[in-house]
Amino acid sequence: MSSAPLQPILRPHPPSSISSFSSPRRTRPSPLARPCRLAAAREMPWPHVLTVAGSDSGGGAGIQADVKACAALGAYCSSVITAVTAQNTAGVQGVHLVPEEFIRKQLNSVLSDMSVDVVKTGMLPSVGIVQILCESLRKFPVKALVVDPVMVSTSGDSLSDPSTLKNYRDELFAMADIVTPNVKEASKLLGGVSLHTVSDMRDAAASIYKFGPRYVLVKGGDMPDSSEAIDVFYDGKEFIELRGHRIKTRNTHGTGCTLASSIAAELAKGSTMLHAVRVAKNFVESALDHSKDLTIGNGPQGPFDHLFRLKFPPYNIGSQQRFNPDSLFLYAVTDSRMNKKWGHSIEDAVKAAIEGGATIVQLREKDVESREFLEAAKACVEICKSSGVPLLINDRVDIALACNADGVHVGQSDISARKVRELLGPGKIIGVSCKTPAQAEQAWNDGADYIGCGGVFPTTTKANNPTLGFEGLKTVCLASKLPVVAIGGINATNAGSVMELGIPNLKGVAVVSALFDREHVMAETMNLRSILTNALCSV
Ligand SMILES: Cc1ncc(COP(=O)(O)OP(=O)(O)O)c(N)n1
Ligand SMILES: Cc1ncsc1CCOP(=O)(O)O
Ligand SMILES: [Mg+2]
Repeated sequence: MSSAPLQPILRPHPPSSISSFSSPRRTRPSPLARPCRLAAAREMPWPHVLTVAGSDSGGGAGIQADVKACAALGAYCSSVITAVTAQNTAGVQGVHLVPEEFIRKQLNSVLSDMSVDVVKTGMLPSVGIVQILCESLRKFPVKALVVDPVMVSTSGDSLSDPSTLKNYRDELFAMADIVTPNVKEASKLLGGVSLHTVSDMRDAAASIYKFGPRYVLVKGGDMPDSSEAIDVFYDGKEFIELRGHRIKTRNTHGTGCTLASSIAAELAKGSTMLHAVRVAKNFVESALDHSKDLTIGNGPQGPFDHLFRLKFPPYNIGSQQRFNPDSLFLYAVTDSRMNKKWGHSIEDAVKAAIEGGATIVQLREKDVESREFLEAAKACVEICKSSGVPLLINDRVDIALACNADGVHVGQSDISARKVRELLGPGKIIGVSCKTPAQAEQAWNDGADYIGCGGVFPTTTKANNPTLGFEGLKTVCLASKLPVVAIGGINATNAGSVMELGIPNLKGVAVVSALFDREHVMAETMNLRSILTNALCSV
């Protein structure tokens, strides 16, 4: 087997990726753009959100919420303060506007010096402030602009001059990547139309889209009489209803600011827009759930705890690198029985698979004691980290947390992906095994990053695993909003035919025995990778 450099993966990134947003000033190289065998120095990106918003003296909303949400999601947050409010859990007692020229000065200070990835706006209380912001963004372009059209506080107090409505719509929305009104704000932006149903929210999203943003999210959290919190996401073509649980609590002050700054943080980390919105919605729901019984202040609406995850040691935000679906290309899944048979340690097997060009690794160790598994997992985390290859753990969330792996893969009879997401946080990769469209839909709703679909071919590696064939695989891929990796009986003879199916969201193959039930793991992996690359080139 020759040791020529491995082919880079040819499949382009998804078209809706953040990298397609306006004028990126910095581009981060994909870890897959260089041969996997080279242990490259890992860059340490610090995703940066600038919030342009008002200060809330009560600490629950505005700048204070934005800084906490970004911190919780692993982004740096700088701030330009547009107004100082005197505010508590009873409402807004006063608003003091920061002079416009001083807002310009703050914007200039931050944008001229720091590499801001995403700007998020909140309270923009005058026409002049909106104009100054637009001028600054033209002078210092950023990757994305998230506009939360704050006009009225949750307590019902006005936070912007009514004359700003027009220049919000005409100037700012045209520059925005996403606008996130709640139903009251959407109604105001559209001249007072009443919104009572999800269908009304769709119409509102389509009307607001016409003002120029790339995406619109109309939030239905304020809609009465529903056990669900339904938001409508619109990209100009398709409406997607995002359903969450409505948490019964008084502590909802700052949810709008938090959602928008969480979207901004995820975009700054490199997520696509839809993924960023889903992570943000899950984050707000979890924060409300964990804070529902907290009490601060005596008024009707209290703040919630953005940093609730710090109460769950050993919570760790992780690598902060967003999941790249292309990493599913050649997915190596280990097996302790096979390693033992060939006298390979888990570490040596993983090293060899990476040397051979595996793009992601899963430790699937069914017969190893927990302590031994954890020690091996820690060593594999280091091996994978130094090669820029993500490492996932099969089934065992405890092991993944303890070794700070990049994620977990679960099946239909394991802990639910929703629970795993809650335990691991937003920065980790979660995969779910799915055999049906309904399971794929559930995985998406639960916040998974990809699905594994199979067995595509008969396998002896997993007992009692029905074979789906190409038809079953195609049906699941077609229904899945998530990227898919095929698994089950895949080897050097049939891997090409899987990739040649040319299914857009089928990103690669996951393989156990064809790599690990072999003496020469590296050579087998190189061979399979070159077969996959050739197959990809031919579609
Ligand atoms: C990538 C990938 N896809 C599917 C599976 C199977 O997971 P599961 O159904 O939980 O079965 P076990 O692997 O736990 O036996 C997988 N592991 N990886
Ligand atoms: C874990 C798993 N899940 C579905 S099939 C399978 C086994 C895949 O192993 P192999 O690649 O040896 O067929
Ligand atoms: Mg499992």
